[in-house]
Amino acid sequence: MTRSFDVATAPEHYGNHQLGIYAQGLKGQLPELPLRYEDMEARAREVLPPAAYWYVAGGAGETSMAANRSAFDRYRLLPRMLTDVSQRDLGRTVLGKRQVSPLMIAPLGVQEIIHDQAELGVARAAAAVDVPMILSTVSSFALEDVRKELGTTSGWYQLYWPNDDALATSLVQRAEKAGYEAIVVTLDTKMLAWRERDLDGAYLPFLKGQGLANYTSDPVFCAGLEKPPQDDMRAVVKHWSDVFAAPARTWDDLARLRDATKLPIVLKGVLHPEDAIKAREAGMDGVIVSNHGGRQVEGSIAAIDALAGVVDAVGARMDVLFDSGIRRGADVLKAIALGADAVLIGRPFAWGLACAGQAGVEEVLRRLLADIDLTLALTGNDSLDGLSRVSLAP
Ligand SMILES: Cc1cc2nc3c(=O)[nH]c(=O)nc-3n(C[C@H](O)[C@H](O)[C@H](O)COP(=O)(O)O)c2cc1C
Ligand SMILES: CCCCC(=O)C(=O)O
Repeated sequence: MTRSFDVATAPEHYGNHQLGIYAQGLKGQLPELPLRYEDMEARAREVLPPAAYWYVAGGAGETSMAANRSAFDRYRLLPRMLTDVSQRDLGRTVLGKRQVSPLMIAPLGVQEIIHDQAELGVARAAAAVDVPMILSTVSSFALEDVRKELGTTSGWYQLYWPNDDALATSLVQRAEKAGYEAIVVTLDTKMLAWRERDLDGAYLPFLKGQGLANYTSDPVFCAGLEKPPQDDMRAVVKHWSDVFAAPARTWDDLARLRDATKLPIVLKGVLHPEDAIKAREAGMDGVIVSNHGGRQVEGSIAAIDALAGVVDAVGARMDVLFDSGIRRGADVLKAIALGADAVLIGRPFAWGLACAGQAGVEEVLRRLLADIDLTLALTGNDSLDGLSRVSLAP
């Protein structure tokens, strides 16, 4: 007797996406997008202008970016057999709210260089799969417009903390009013790193006025201009580069930001356990262990190698999230086993966006969820909450 996969009657699990792909194969249809991360990146490289491709793919030098990946290989999962994995739950509780999975969309600036749909397409994909999205300050669409596309799916707003407190307060309060549920303050970008790939092409999209929608839609920012933003883009770029960052800021400044919003605040770019403790002492609600995808400090520790130290320092008292180098389901399981509450993905969804807009991002998310689900089951676990360092080889 021959049997074909009947996806409709299979139990509801993210892993069923795999059956869907095989079922299409029986009808002679192959996946439109390459399956492997590396092949998807290669496809994106074919469709993007070289400067845009390198803006996304590049790092600050490239050893930390490579280390983000190779360090994952040193952590190995230790599967257990003959446990009941017929019902599985990928849910995680982050900032007190249950999410359907540990995945979140990392803040990636200036997505118009990747696809015309940019953050609007990403938000629609996030909503379709119910994966929370973190929107960058340097986005190509204004934060209010992106929030609408998310519908009931959670959105967080990432703040590049400007040197003008009134502008910082305005951005944060706009985010709060628009329905974002948390503020992510990125600490590791007080200035842009020495990025060889971008310097090679003398390419920085912000200087052409790209990625500045949150500024040109902001009353405090616009009050610093002589003319309306659309009438003098050079003045917009000049004002933006004057206010974008504040190299003088220290931990003491967080108190003012804390007072500016009722939303939880999460600090992104923490690698040292003592910085995580300082975050906690400053009344922050969480940290994201990240080296910015290897784009800021060339030679820095691989992000996954920094995770356990931060979890041990503050994990019992605040949420610890992780990004930099997540490519496959196993990477997600390893980060969770080391103590992460949730994980962010950056470049993987960017390549999906480059190849096929919203549909590409959606497909990347569904595939990653399937991979997480299947890997979880095959390691003998029915819930991500059951993972711990015991799930890793000693
Ligand atoms: C093209 C690009 C733009 C980025 N823009 C931002 C940004 O605006 N704000 C921010 O906090 N992080 C930004 N990041 C860093 C990501 O949020 C995230 O930390 C990183 O991409 C994770 O590593 P991964 O790409 O290996 O998944 C950017 C990363 C890339 C690749
Ligand atoms: C000036 C903001 C840079 C955006 C960013 O964070 C990145 O390209 O990594």
